[in-house]
Amino acid sequence: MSGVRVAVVGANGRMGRMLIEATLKDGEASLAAAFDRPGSPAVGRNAGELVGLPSEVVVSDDFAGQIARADCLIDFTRPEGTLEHLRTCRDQGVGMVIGTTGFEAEGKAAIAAAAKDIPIVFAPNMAVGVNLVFKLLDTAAKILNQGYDIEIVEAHHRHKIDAPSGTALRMGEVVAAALGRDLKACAVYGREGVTGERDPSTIGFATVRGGDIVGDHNVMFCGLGERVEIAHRAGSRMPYALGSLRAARFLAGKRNGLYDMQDVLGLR
Ligand SMILES: NC(=O)C1=CN([C@@H]2O[C@H](COP(=O)(O)OP(=O)(O)OC[C@H]3O[C@@H](n4cnc5c(N)ncnc54)[C@H](OP(=O)(O)O)[C@@H]3O)[C@@H](O)[C@H]2O)C=CC1
Ligand SMILES: O=C(O)C1=N[C@H](C(=O)O)C[C@H](O)C1
Repeated sequence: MSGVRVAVVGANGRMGRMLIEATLKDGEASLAAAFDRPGSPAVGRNAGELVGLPSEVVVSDDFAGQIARADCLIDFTRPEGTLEHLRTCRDQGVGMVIGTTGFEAEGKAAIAAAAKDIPIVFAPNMAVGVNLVFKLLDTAAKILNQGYDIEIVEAHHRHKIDAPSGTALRMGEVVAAALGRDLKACAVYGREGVTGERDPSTIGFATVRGGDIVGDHNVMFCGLGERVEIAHRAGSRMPYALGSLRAARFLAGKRNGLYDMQDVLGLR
């Protein structure tokens, strides 16, 4: 085995399979372990078989017993699962790349606390293109800082359980920070009925769920006589997986600290 030793949890999920495929195809990183929940049909199966590639790793449900085989866990599961894995990784000194979205403030605080002991990359979107968009949004908001109404529209597949997406929320945070606003105070999540005229200090969010849409995000700066739109559309989950592997490599040799993809990509 060479390079960073990666473990994937949620092996049978949409992102879990993509991460296994990307890791097995990576020339540098190696797949050290794959996990899923007890009772998952993937447990006991060869991880490579899940994605049609050769591998010697068998999907296990013994997370605490086997996670020390890895330098870094890549976790795209659910907040409650990620927070359990976080405790074990902290106990055993294993770094984490966390892609899971939908955390409450307490969950985010637990991740920040664990990052005092282990290195963590925590980001709602690992795709390079989306992280470029975050930078573009900061610039756009600073220039279009008066007379433009900001609306964020996101669309995802029918199986997604959290809304708005973590990415849309981060986009809102970036725009709000650039404008000196507090997103908690100015976000409007959907509209219905007699809403009254639009308050210019608000940032609006709209959510679409359907079919197999991988992930679309569109931020609209709507002025009088012109409109600027900054959009990203994912056609595959592979950019998220490749970004996660970059993040795992970034963590190699780090003792602790909380990072996001802006750090990994050198965009700060
Ligand atoms: N940061 C980024 O770039 C991206 C983030 N995401 C986020 O990643 C997460 C996963 O997305 P996706 O792969 O589509 O989801 P899936 O539902 O396809 O996969 C989730 C996996 O996690 C497992 N799981 C669910 N709950 C738990 C738990 N409590 N403990 C342990 N394992 C659990 C599931 O097991 P089981 O089948 O048994 O339920 C499944 O294997 C979401 O939060 C999504 O928003 C997605 C894409 C990109
Ligand atoms: O659940 C998904 O699929 C995705 N989730 C992330 C989010 O909530 O922003 C990232 C990406 O949009 C795909």
